[in-house]
Amino acid sequence: MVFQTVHGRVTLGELSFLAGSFRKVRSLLEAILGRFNSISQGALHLKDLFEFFQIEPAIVSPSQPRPFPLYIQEGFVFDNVGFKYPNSEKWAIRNLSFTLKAGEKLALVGENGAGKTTLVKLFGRLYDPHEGRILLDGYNLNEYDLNDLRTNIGVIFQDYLRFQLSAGDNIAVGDIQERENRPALIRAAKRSLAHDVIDELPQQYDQPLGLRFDGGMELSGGQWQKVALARAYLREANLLILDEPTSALDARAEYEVFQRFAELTRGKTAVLISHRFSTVRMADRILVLEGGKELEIGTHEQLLAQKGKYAELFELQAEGYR
Ligand SMILES: Nc1ncnc2c1ncn2[C@@H]1O[C@H](COP(=O)(O)OP(=O)(O)OP(=O)(O)O)[C@@H](O)[C@H]1O
Repeated sequence: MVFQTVHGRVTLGELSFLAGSFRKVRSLLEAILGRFNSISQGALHLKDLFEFFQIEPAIVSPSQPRPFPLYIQEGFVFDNVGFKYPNSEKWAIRNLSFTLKAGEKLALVGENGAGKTTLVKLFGRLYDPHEGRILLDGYNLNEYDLNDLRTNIGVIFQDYLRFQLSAGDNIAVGDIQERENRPALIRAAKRSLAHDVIDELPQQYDQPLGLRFDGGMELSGGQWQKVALARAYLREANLLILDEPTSALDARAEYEVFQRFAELTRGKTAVLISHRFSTVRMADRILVLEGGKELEIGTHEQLLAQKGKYAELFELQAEGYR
């Protein structure tokens, strides 16, 4: 579905991608989604939306975009990337250079404010870097069509959205073209372990979720999270990003979700952000950030042997479990 707007076109997938990172627009999005049909015929002010999202309207597609790779061949390269938020003097990311190879799973680790979520936003061009370049298969991200880029990235943010819609539509916002494709919704829900939750609901995939509407059913935090995770799976994305996706899950549920994640991302390129080392150590490599800069990068074993920040944080957490 494409919304015809006063300033251009925006897809619902794009909208949900943009909104995923900003908790405060949840109600706005619900309002938009609630008026789904009328908005698709009417007009939505993209400029207002950008203001809401604090997105720089300068981020646009090139007039002659490069075809987006069907499969990522080489991977992503961050080449001396620096970025400041528009309303801030402080560098959120600085002098950052690393590669994410095709098929690799990279975990981002760092204390609060280290720049992990900002990095994820740069992958999806919610912002462009002020210094350096980000390349995908050898070409700058800004040479690709913005919509192609974003639809090829499946992101689950930690402040995932709880739409007051049916269970099926809650998944379908991941890729609205699949809204009527029940088998695809079920497949995605099975991957994220949401299917068992939905199957227990009186109206299953047609069940309104949340308490705003009559007959709506509230889910637990962990159940909502499984539904949100199904959105990313629905998109069949080339790059999967999980930003602290298991924070509301208990240890057993987290283990199950990540076992699934490991299976389903086999051969796929993925980035995961977690404060839990039981999760982080499943990645092929780990990038440790501090103050927006790379502190360490390597495998779990390499970083432990290095006895640096990662080893220190790992020991601290292990201590907590003992
Ligand atoms: N919208 C914003 N406007 C201005 N500054 C921001 C914005 N979002 C994040 N920052 C700042 O950018 C820096 C990096 O933040 P970021 O959210 O990327 O950290 P993080 O590593 O994901 O932290 P956490 O573990 O708490 O999620 C921080 O100094 C933060 O205050």
